[in-house]
Amino acid sequence: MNMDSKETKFGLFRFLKSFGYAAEGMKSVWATEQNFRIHSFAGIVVFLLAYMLSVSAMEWIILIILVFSVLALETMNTAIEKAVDLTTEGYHPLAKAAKDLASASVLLFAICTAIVGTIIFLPKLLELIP
Ligand SMILES: Nc1ncnc2c1ncn2[C@@H]1O[C@H](COP(=O)(O)OP(=O)(O)OP(=O)(O)O)[C@@H](O)[C@H]1O
Repeated sequence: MNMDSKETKFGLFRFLKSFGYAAEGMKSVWATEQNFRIHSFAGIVVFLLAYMLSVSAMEWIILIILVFSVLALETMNTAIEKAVDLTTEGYHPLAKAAKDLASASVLLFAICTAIVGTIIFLPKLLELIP
């Protein structure tokens, strides 16, 4: 019985291997992408603020989904950049379009996060003003 058939039989094996590759990807995006680190710290600030302002369970759920979605999109953006670099030599208008579009998707979601964050936090912050 070779490794492959073993893996087919025991899905857990394959699952753990995929998990390892995903962990490698997370290490790589953390090490190489400044934007990912900035967004991670911004996420920690958001969670601290949510704790200090005692947001509701539903608001916690929304904030957690938003923060992790920004990080996931940032990671996907990096994957697209790498794939484009792998297949392109020198300047190419389609390479530019692919990278610009991937960046735009992160920006769009970051704007959505900022708007929702403002809706959740602003009234609570204004209440603190005497
Ligand atoms: N091969 C290419 N052909 C044409 N334009 C490109 C090419 N590579 C990058 N660009 C342009 O340069 C911009 C920056 O691309 P780059 O790969 O340097 O990403 P980056 O600025 O390093 O992003 P990050 O900081 O998130 O890693 C792209 O959005 C695109 O407009």
